[in-house]
Amino acid sequence: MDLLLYVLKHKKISQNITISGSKSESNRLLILQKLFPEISIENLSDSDDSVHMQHALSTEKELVDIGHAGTAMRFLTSYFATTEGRNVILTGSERMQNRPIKILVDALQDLGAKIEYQDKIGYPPLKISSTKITKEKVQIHGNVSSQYISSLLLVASKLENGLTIELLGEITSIPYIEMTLSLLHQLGIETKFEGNFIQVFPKKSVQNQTIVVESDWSSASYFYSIVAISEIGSEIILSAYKNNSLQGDSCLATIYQHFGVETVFQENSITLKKIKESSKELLEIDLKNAPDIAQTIAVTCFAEGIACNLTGLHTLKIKETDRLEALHDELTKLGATISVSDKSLHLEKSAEIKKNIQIKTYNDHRMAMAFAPLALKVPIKILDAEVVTKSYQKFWDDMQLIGIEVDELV
Ligand SMILES: O=C(O)C1=C[C@@H](OP(=O)(O)O)[C@@H](O)[C@H](O)C1
Ligand SMILES: C=C(OP(=O)(O)O)C(=O)O
Repeated sequence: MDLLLYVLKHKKISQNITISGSKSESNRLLILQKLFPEISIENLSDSDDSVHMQHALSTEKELVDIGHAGTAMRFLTSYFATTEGRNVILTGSERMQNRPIKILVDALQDLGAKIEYQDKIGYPPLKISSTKITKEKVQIHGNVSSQYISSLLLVASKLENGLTIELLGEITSIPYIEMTLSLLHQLGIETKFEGNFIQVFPKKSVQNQTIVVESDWSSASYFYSIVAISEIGSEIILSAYKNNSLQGDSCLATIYQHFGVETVFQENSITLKKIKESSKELLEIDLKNAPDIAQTIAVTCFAEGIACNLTGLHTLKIKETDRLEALHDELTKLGATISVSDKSLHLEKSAEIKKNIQIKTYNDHRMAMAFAPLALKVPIKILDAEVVTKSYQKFWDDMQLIGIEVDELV
């Protein structure tokens, strides 16, 4: 499905939007709920990634296919490897079969897990034979993906002796590790994070409890971008959000001050308000703690004619697509002057945005969603726009609520 996006009349935006639960929190809680059935979950994410996770945890079939869902692939590897009673072949989309998993598989094998590569060494599909793990210490490198570490942490308390993880080298996406530890803590599972060591103590059961998932902050980023690009006075109310989020992407509230966007926290929602023009100063940010909002920020800068230096982007090359190359190619088509390395992006100030450009999305939901706000400036075409459902089912409906016309191209 290819879409043409445009606006009929420029006007101030004033809209309420409800966003589904965080896919990161949801996919952690789904694993934890399987291990501890005492848990109930509210405001679960309706994303494809969470649907894949639910299917994988409920199917009896040997072949488990999790599509494009990175968290499902990584979290289920530890789950199936350490849970007695089930052997599976865990696989995913073609892209997933090219997203590395060796660091996690090595760590699990060191613990005694039985995992074999079915095709390329270091990549899915994996043949996992469940086994009882009795070792209690493991080392793992932290610079490629924090999901490997979260994966071990999620199953750790169900291992006979718990688990001590020694983190090697630099650690990337740390807020996601902290999110995992906070959820364990909420359940009453004891953990200790000191220096490079994380210890999780064994736990057989937890108290009956309901956990309410906060809505997804990465999804909120597209509304930050829309408000940033809109007329002064525009505002969008997003629910259900709170101060003290577990999600690292809540740093958006600070970052978007650069674009004149103020965030007001209410009881169960946030109001994003365009209160002044964007600063024209160079925006320099290290995004190693919040990689998923890099595309949104790059596009907002381009739309506002602001130069930016984004660093800490070394994980972007192994996400749904090589996001650095994809940003480079698509922003260049729109008229941007942009250069990328394997861990950073530099965008020059731009004066003009080309109209009616076709944006390729490379099977990456965030390419479609990050570029959509540009429709407030010029008509733009988004190819294979259905990719958004990986994290955001009703994204295009919500764009229409904001006042963006969404026409299907035939
Ligand atoms: O643990 C998680 O829920 C996630 C961790 C991050 O991945 P990396 O740790 O691979 O950067 C992030 O990009 C991804 O969307 C979700
Ligand atoms: C990178 C992402 O997801 P995952 O790694 O879980 O596929 C994302 O949603 O931007």
